[in-house]
Amino acid sequence: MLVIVATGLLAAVFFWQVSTLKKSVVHESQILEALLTPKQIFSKVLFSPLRKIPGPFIAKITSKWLTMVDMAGDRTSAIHKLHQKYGSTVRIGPREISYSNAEVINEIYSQQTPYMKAPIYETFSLPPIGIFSLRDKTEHSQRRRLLSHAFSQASLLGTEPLIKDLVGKLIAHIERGRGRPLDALLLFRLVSFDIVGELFLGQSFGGLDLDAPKPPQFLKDMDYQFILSGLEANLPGLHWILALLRTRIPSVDHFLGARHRIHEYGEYAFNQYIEQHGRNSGRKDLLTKILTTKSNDSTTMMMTDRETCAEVGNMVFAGTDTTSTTLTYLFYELARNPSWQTRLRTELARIPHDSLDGQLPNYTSLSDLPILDAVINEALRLHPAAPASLQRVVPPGGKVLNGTFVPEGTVVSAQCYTTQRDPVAFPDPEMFLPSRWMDTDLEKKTKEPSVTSLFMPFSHGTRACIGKNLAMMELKLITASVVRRFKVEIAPGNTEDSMLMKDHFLAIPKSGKCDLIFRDVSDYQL
Ligand code: HEM
Repeated sequence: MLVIVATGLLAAVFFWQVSTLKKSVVHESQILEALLTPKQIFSKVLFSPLRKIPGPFIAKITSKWLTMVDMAGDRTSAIHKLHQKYGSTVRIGPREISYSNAEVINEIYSQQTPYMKAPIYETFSLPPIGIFSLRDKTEHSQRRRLLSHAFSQASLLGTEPLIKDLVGKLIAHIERGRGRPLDALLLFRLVSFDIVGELFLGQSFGGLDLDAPKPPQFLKDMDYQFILSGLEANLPGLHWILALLRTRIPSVDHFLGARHRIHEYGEYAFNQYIEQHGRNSGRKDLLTKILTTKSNDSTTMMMTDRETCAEVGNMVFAGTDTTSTTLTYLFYELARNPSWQTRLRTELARIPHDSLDGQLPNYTSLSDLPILDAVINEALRLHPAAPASLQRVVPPGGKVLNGTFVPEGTVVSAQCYTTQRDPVAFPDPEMFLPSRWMDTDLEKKTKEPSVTSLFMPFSHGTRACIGKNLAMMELKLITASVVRRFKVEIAPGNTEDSMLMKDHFLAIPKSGKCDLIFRDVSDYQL
């Protein structure tokens, strides 16, 4: 009997290990690490070419500590603290280094960079892999060419009526709930989600159509999907056990089914779109732009429908929580800084009446408003929605970075949460100070190369955010429309602590909500 139980236990451990090794992200290095003896660990610390780079001892021998910190949602803040302690170069894993100075940022994230995205990006999506996860330089630049047309300023201007329609629904919601606490994070998630749905699938998800808004299933599935990817990459054994329990426990089955439901919905919505509008309807949304983009050179293959579906899914993911987190923290800071709210409202009151569409300003009227720009920049600086390390791999032959030779294959990165808190480039870095983007002296300073490099909420170079223009359009239209119409204040229970950031690549307040109270602005102030 004992033998049977022992054999069973050994088999379970064996399968656990096999599944860990098979699906692990940093394949070989993790297998080696798991098998290292104390002597080998000792020599790894003493003889590694990275041995002189400062960092916590545990980071020099295992990447698992960072995995655990990451799973707890604390990767970015933990690395930030290490930079505060050790300076601009920190060893955060046996073969991983984080940097925070402009020179290295310019080297890693340049237009001509030979540093490719790290293997972990491949765990973010299922095949066919979309633009965000493509690591091969040629494949990526071909795909980027096919998609970038949809994000041009001219193409985006055509979508303004669709976006404004949804901003109008957001305003109506706030209107109905004014004077009492509203969860701004939920409202901004719903509006950002509906906007990408409208632009990339031809229909909004309808989250703002309900009287009492609640997240649609797709949005919940997106949350599950983030947790699922983390489990698969970092704790494959646990994922394997959940898969075994799937048929017995309906809630586990529902959780694990998220990816399938997202995929199914994407395909269904895409096919319905084609059935309803065809491939060249002239509709002013971005899916039509993508479908009608022609390749200008013979080497670039057009996307198949499956690839287009995958890209649409990418856009829905990449364009929802990034924009909504930025808006949430922006309004949180305006609520905490009423004088900036008043200054912004006064600036917006100068928009001429013929530039208004009902109560909503036209996008072109928002192009030259220094306070609006400064408030948005400062929210992106202090609370970047993608605050985490953007991991890249050192190219063949290795490189010298900050005076130390770094061998090929080492994972290197910078995180904008830290670079945007550089106390020399951004004095009083923890304070919300939009004036740093406005005052004449500072304006000169913000043109300094180091500031331009260190401010990287959308990253830099070839892999910078393709949706930046769309994001800026949404941020401007929503901020201007809401601030013109409502005063905003912090609701009871919303504290500095509840708004502390957790991140799983994208940031979110640790309480998972942000209660704010919106009150009417009387007409004479507009
Ligand atoms: C405030 C809003 C946004 C922020 C802060 C943001 C930030 C970023 C950052 C930092 C990256 C680089 C990621 C990396 O290297 O790992 C990125 C890439 C990307 N973003 Fe955004 N993003 C925002 C909105 C959007 C929107 C609205 C879309 C599209 C609907 C979008 C689509 C993408 C895509 C497809 C990529 C991958 C580009 C490539 O690899 O060529 N983003 N974004």
